[in-house]
Amino acid sequence: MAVFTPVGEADAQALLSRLGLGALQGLKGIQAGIENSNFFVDAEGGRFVLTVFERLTHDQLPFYLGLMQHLARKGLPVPAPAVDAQGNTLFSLHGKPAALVSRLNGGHQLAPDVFHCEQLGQTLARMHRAVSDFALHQPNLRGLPWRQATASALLPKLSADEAELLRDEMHFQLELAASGSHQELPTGAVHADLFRDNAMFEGLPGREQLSGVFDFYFAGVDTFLFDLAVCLNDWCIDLPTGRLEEARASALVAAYETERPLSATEHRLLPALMRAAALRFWLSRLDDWHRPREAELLKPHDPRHFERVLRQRRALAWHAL
Ligand SMILES: Nc1ncnc2c1ncn2[C@@H]1O[C@H](COP(=O)(O)OP(=O)(O)OP(=O)(O)O)[C@@H](O)[C@H]1O
Ligand SMILES: N[C@@H](CCO)C(=O)O
Repeated sequence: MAVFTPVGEADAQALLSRLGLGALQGLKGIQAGIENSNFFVDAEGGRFVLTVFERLTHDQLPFYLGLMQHLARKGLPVPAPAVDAQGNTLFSLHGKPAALVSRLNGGHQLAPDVFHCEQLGQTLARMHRAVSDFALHQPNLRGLPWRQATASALLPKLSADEAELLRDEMHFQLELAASGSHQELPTGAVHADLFRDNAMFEGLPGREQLSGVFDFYFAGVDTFLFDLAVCLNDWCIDLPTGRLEEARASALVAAYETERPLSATEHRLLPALMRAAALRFWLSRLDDWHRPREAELLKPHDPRHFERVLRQRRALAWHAL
């Protein structure tokens, strides 16, 4: 279960009253997710999701909530944070930061086909275009400095095979980041964790429409290409092997390019960025596996999945920087 902080009806009602959203009609803890405590909140004023943030701080959250607000105002299908009379979107519950955002309709598409990948690709590119005038800045907190620190802490705990892979990939990624080509990649505020379980689809089977994307709490300023690579590594692979499925991958990229064509450098660096994206999630999963939080009641995600994805991407990627 993923309710680390219990929230009662009185807590929820107090927040709804502050936000002018009327009487509470339903409150239910959400089991999915491993980062935060989440609740479905139904009220006179609409259907919402209440999140109590377990690891993120009051300082970090304005960026995430501001990004969701910015994208929602531009018509992108993302949860819109509820705002009080003073313009606040960030509140406190039991001493922890909390926010209420609109609830998306639909459900996850956990076995996406070409049709779903096209919709995701197009929406991702629209998100990338929409942040050109987003004023807040926060780096990707799972970027290179975090990867280096996490790799150093993990290395003594890994098998010889894992350690060799990690050392070699870190070396490659440091070279990549220092290269002139990488430095010319366009950047902006990106989602950075847009896996298939962070999107909703609704409609009849075979004709589902993307109803929205959510969970912006790993967002940060990074290259748009990294964001695209995260999606390709999750939406367009054969899950058991980590192999990239050509039809879904090319459909996702082609749909992306209808909204935001990639430059020649972006095309060239995409395989290397898919390695970066695989490394980022291999590291976070290894970190959760070897250093679980005390209150963690869940089985952490399997790190070996992203080790397989990384090995697959390394077999594909060429090294020209
Ligand atoms: N705005 C939303 N609209 C509809 N459902 C949502 C929304 N936000 C969250 N959910 C539901 O709550 C579940 C848990 O949310 P989420 O995936 O963000 O968990 P988390 O613990 O915050 O993060 P993580 O995915 O990183 O573990 C989702 O799978 C989804 O079903
Ligand atoms: N998407 C991450 C979980 C954190 O959101 C993973 O699959 O490892």
